[in-house]
Amino acid sequence: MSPATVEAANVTKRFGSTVALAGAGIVVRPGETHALVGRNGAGKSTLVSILTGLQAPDEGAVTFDGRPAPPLGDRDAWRRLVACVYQKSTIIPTLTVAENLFLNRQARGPAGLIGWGRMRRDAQRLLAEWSVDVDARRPASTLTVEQRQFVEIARALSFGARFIILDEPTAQLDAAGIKRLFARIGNLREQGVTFLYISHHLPEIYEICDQVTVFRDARHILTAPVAELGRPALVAAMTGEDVTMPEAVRRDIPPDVPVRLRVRGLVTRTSARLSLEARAGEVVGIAGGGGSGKVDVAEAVVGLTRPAAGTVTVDGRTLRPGSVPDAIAAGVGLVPQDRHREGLVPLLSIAENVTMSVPERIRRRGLLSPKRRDALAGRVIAELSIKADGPRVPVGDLSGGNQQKVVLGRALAADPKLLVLVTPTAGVDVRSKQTLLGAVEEVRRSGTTVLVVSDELDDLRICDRVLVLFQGRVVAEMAAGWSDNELVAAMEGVDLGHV
Ligand SMILES: Nc1ncnc2c1ncn2[C@@H]1O[C@H](COP(=O)(O)OP(=O)(O)OP(=O)(O)O)[C@@H](O)[C@H]1O
Repeated sequence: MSPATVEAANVTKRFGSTVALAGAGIVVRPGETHALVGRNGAGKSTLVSILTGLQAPDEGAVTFDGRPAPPLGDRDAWRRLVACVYQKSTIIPTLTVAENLFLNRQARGPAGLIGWGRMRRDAQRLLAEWSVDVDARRPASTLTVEQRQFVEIARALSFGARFIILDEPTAQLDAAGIKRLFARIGNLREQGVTFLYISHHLPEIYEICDQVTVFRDARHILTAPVAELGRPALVAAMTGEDVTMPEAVRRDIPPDVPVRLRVRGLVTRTSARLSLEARAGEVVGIAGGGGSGKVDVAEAVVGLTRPAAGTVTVDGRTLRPGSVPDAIAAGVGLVPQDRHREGLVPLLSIAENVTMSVPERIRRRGLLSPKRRDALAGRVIAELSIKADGPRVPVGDLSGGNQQKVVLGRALAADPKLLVLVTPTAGVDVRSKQTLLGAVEEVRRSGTTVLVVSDELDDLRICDRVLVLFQGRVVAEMAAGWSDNELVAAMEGVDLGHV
């Protein structure tokens, strides 16, 4: 058998008292598309940082094609072997695509000057070679997520790497974008590229991967051909238990329950006029794919953007358009789409992040009480099963999915009257999804109105009804009990009634 494209054996990695990897390993063979799955905090990202030479293991070894990995400092050697396309872009937005592709390896003319024209032509040729249809002169900031990923893949290939790690690549893509990404992965596989594919979306793994490795609690649990491992067995390997997702709800909100949220004639950058009312304890979904305008609606409701027209009223109080402080004062909580930008302060502790918006709750005789703060955060950690050594751990040290739980914990700490959740379970594992959605059910019971803005069916299943947006317009309103096909078709702009 030819040597493995990459092999990590008996790898241990500790961060202080946290053991992120405990004698774990993986073998990826040439030409495979190999899935790596596990719960939040299982050690996947830590393994990626070791496989890409960003960190050294405390114990264990990595080999590529049977040869020892290069020293950490030799970045060029690593680039020739492996690249990871992360959810967060590694492209520099202020530079052009060409500059991003040839950064630090520009062709220089006789006087040592950078040959801009040649660089652009080389970049265009490289993009064409890998069928990436992007103008190399474009500023990178104008790329869509999909184009950015393709440019990053092309860059990796141009360094010679034939092993590419994709970290939750579909998280920010709509259905059509996912289809194109999968087609591209298929093409590249035929050209001999090997992939390690990290995702919490298990159906994707069944669609495009041939092997799967499961990590749990820092350890390797199993590696098997995808075709031989059914979904229940896969979930059981990830969680150590059986997990079933919540069934679609069906409940009647009594007519005497007061209306808590009124949105009247809202017009955002992308949406046509939208009005809705939701009662206390009601969970309303706003569904739609990329470009549907659903996130714009959420942002306008919580004051992150100023709508072109319309009003938002919470418990009879009309919110000042475009004012987050006013929305917070009115009792609006938000789990934003981009937790890196609008969510968390990574250097501060879990406790500081969770209590940021409720300073009055952690004061004693006018002074901040660390004890109260830690107690409040401790409750959030327990309720949302956040995997951490305690409330004082910096949020930046948590795994991605656990950071997402902190964002929800912070929104809940303020006992909101209206909770707006934007793709709340992105990057969250199956079991944690259940915990998060269960926490939403709890606040709903206490009378909070919830808006779930998402294209994830599991998120939308907890809603009493779902408004579906397509290209800025509400194209359907579905009562609980919808079928997956109906909802997906509506999000894609297909009217099943006329097919
Ligand atoms: N720089 C760090 N400092 C301290 N602890 C860390 C650091 N990086 C990771 N950890 C810890 O190591 C463990 C494994 O984290 P890792 O990010 O590898 O998980 P993951 O499987 O990628 O999770 P997710 O699915 O949530 O992204 C977690 O307990 C995490 O808190």
